[in-house]
Amino acid sequence: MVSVKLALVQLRTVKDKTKNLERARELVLQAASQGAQIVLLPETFNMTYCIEDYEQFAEHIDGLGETTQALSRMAKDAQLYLVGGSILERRTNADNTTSIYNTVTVWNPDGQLVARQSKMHMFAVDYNGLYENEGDILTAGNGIGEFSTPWGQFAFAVCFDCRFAELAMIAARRGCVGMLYPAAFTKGSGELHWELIMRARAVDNLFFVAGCNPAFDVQSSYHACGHSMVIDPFARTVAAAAYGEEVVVADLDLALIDEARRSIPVYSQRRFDVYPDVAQQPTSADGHRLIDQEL
Ligand SMILES: O=C(O)CCC(=O)C(=O)O
Repeated sequence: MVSVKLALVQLRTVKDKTKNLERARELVLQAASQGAQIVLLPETFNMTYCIEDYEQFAEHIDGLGETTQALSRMAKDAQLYLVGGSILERRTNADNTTSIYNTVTVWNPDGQLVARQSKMHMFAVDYNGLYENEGDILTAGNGIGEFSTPWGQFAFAVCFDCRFAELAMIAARRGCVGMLYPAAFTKGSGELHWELIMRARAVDNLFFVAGCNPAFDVQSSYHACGHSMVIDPFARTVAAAAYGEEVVVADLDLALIDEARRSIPVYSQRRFDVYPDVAQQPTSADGHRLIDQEL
């Protein structure tokens, strides 16, 4: 049996970057002591998700900023693959202006950056008293992230991206064993859709899906929904957190992917003679292929 231990660190984030980095480090090391080989942190894990704070928390990744240095050390000290949640990344453009992206970085056990990709779909919401549009401040990425491990290829995308079924389907058809989502899903829309989406992406593709949110904190200006979870290829919940700060560790039995695809063979019955295969080298208007990596 090929299996890998995945941990989700459902961090209780605060408005202090240094405190978030210290706490994340403690919990990543705790996950390692529980046998984790891959760890997933939440979206914007070094701050409390809040559009007004994006400018202040943004940092450069090239040349390593405070957060990426800390992530590199965490991965190395814990000796595991670290999907370092996302951070607000400031990039300098050719004309010397800067843009901000919501970017995931992935680190190997040597502390090297092995993948990096920015959120593709800008969260725009007007629901349950929450109104915001990330597109007012952020620039969107143009691809799905992927990284290799000794246990298989994993793909990743950020929070709202999980609503777009195409990304997970492309990843699955490219041979990934699972899709990982650093997220900061809102409590309101999370109660409606979080679990449904995580399980839907798994059942669509008969592979593993995991999503990691910050803890719900009643004192925070932003109410994240907690309930980070790992779903298996049969769409069963392997492990799930409650609302509070928690480290969830799950064993991914990778043989379940073939078993699910044999048992319920939608994967091989697709009618690409009738409708198109979304994984066939999709190309955006500017000629960028979805599978191109930022790193
Ligand atoms: O899709 C949703 O309902 C929540 C998404 C979200 O919170 C985000 O993208 O940060």
